[in-house]
Amino acid sequence: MTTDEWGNVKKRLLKTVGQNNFTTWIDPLALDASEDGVATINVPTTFFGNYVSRTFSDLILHEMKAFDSTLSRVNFTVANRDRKIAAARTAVESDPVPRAAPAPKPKMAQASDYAAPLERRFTFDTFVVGKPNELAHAAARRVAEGGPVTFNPLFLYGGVGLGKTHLMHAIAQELLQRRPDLNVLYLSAEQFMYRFVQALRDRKMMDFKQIFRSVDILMVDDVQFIAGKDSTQEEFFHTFNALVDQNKQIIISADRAPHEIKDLEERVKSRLQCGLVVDLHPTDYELRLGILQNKVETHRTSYPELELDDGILEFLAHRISNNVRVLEGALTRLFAFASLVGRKIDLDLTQDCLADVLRASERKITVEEIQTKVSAHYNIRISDMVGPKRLRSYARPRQVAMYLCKQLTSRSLPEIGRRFGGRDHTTVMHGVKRIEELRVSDGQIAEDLELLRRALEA
Ligand SMILES: Nc1ncnc2c1ncn2[C@@H]1O[C@H](COP(=O)(O)OP(=O)(O)OP(=O)(O)O)[C@@H](O)[C@H]1O
Repeated sequence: MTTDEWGNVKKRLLKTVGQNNFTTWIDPLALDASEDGVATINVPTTFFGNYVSRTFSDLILHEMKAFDSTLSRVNFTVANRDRKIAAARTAVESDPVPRAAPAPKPKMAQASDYAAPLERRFTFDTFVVGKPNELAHAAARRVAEGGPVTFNPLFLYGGVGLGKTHLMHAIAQELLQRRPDLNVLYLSAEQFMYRFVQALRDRKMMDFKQIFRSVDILMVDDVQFIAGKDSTQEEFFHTFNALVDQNKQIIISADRAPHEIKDLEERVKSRLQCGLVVDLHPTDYELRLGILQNKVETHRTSYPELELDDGILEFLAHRISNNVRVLEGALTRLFAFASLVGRKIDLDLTQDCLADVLRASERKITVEEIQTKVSAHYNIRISDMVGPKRLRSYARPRQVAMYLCKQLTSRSLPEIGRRFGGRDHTTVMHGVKRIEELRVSDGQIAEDLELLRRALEA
């Protein structure tokens, strides 16, 4: 069969399989030979060949027979580039004509040229593990051990600032520490697209493909970025398949699960789901507190003179429910601010300094909700809690409720006082202080507070 005839076969196939299938599966096929009734067609990867053979081989054979009725079979083989390159080199070497010294070769791009830098502080040591991220962390650890590939790809997803990039960098750094010879390529999906477009523009697609297909570990961050970008998705798909074929580990992150990424082709979604998909859940109070305790150590070394009141980290962990990035930013700002004004870090300074952050992440728990929950918990009437009675059985729940209002809402002390029967702000302040002390010394109060907080935040 001639090249022209093969071109015509492809044209006919385009009509039958449609443009999308054609671009993905038929166009990359190259006729290698057709002899003795067998047509040999080159495919880019084994996975690709298997798929085309399963799905399109009858159709391809049928169309080819229209030009060569002797054909009875089609074989798909992965093109052996190395063999061809070797053959070309031998031809040059045996060339008897003396040649001028070869021009210096243009520098070939390497995987390391494409890799994004790794953040040194994003390691497993600095990653705080809690219930919301323990599975993702365990999976990341397993991959970082570099043993046989058990799940491919590892797909990590979760909301903004929950530690996906941190885990990816930790995996890469751990792998490189264990096996410095490994060719680890970490980059964002945006950089992947940029490199791809650049390769197309500079007609360097062969280099591009060769680089991506030669890595040992490919890590692509924020893959949702390629949604809706058809040619990038297509190239990503082929890169992905080629690496899976070679049993090379792939690690992907995104802001949502594969099936929830809009404008991502079905075939890409399904490939992304075929390994292990794990999510990083939104942080809970304990994890936030753990992260803050961890980070505070670094700040303490930078500002050894600063005093930090008890309860501040708990306050921040309660009140800032956003992503960890916001939490970290708040702590950094707090230490810098306290150092500038030369004050210790107490609740007042914290509320002053972080007013905007606290407002933005307010959980909209109302004073009324707190009063209702607290009075139900202590089995008293709301009217008694906000009324004038000073009996301990009313006064203590009242102080607990005031404390929770201070912790969980952005109401000021005078506002809280007004909601508690028009009490003065100094009374509220006294109540809040008393509960802060009891929280440390009285196990029952600590337990009550924890139960109430959970009920209010649920
Ligand atoms: N469990 C954790 N322990 C310690 N630090 C964490 C943890 N989770 C997140 N962080 C920190 O929070 C910040 C944001 O994390 P990261 O950049 O990994 O988030 P992301 O999930 O990739 O977010 P995005 O969706 O914006 O890309 C980083 O400084 C990271 O170190």
